Amino acid sequence: MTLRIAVPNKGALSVAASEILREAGYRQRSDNKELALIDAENGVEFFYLRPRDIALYVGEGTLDVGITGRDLLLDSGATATEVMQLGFGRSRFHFAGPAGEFTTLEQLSGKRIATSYVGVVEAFLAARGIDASVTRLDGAVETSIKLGVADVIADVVETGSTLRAAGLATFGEVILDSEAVMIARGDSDIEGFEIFRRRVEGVLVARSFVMMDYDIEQTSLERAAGLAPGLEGPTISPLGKEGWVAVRVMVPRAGSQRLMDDLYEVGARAILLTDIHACRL
Ligand SMILES: Nc1ncnc2c1ncn2[C@@H]1O[C@H](COP(=O)(O)OP(=O)(O)OP(=O)(O)O)[C@@H](O)[C@H]1O
Ligand SMILES: O=P(O)(O)OC[C@H]1O[C@H](OP(=O)(O)OP(=O)(O)O)[C@H](O)[C@@H]1O
Ligand SMILES: [Mg+2]
Repeated sequence: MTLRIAVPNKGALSVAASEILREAGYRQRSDNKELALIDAENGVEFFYLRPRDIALYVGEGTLDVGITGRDLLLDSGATATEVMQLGFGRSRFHFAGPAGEFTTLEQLSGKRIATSYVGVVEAFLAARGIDASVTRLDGAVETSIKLGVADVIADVVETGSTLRAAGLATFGEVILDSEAVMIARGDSDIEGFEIFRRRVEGVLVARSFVMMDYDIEQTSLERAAGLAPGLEGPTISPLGKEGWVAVRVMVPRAGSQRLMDDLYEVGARAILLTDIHACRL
C-alpha cells in the first residue's frame, strides 16, 4: 500500500513544499521536469501537479494527501479537508481598484470584477448579497482594469508591490487569509497517512521550537518552570552541586532570547539554546 501525495509542481508554493518533505525524510525530485517520484523506502509516491488541481485530485480520492493553498482549496469547492497549516505561502485575498476610487464593499454593486478565484469571489458576494459580474482570468489580473475589461479585481496580495506598480489599492476587509496547508479526504482513514502527518508535524515543531537547558537552585525552580513550562513539563535532573538541578525544556523559538534574560533574572545559569532537528510530539 503506497500513500499517494500531491505536491505543487511550480509557483509560489513549490520550493517550500518540497523542502518541508525533504526535511521530513522523504525523497524529492532533483529535476523539476519530473512529474512523479516513488519513494519506496517510505512507502509513498509523490505527484507534482498545479496547486489549483491538487484539491480536486484529493477531493475525488484519486490521490490521498496534498499540499496546496487554503485559498485554492476553497476556490475549487472540492470536498478535501484542511488537516494542517504549514506556515509558508502566506497571502491575503483582497478586492482592489484604482487608488482612491473605492473605499467600501458596497461600491462593488453592479461592477465588473476580474479574478482567478471565481469560486471564492462568488461565494463572498452571495454571502453579502452583492450583485456584481465576475470574469475569470488566468493571471496578471491587475492589467484588466487598465485594459477596460474590469472595474475591480480580486486577487492574492503578498507584499502589495504588484498592486502598487499597477496604481491599484485594496479596499474593504480581507476576504481570506491563506497559507499552504496539508489536505486529505475527510472521510477516510488512509493507511500510512498518520505517519506522514506526524513526520511533517515534526518538521514544523522542530522549526518553531528550540531546546533550552539551564541550571538552577532548587528553591528558584518553581519560578523558572512558570516562565518555561514546556510541552508536558520540564525535565529535571540532579546536578553535581548541592541544592541545584539541571532543567531541560522545549520553548518557542520566537521570544527565546527574551526568555533567557528572564530565566537569568530568576537565578538560572549556564542557559543553553539548541536547535531541534526532528521531533515527534
Ligand atoms: N506572491 C504570491 N503570488 C501568488 N500566489 C501566492 C503568493 N504568495 C503566496 N501565494 C499562494 O500560492 C498559491 C498560488 O500558487 P500558484 O502556483 O497557483 O500561483 P503562482 O505562484 O501565481 O503560479 P502561476 O501564476 O505561475 O500559476 C495560493 O495559495 C496563494 O495564496
Ligand atoms: O503582493 P505581491 O507580493 O506583489 O504578490 C501578489 C502578486 O503575485 C501573483 O502574481 P504572479 O506573479 O503569480 O503572476 P500571475 O498574475 O500571472 O499569477 C498574484 O496574482 C499577484 O499579482
Ligand atoms: Mg500567479
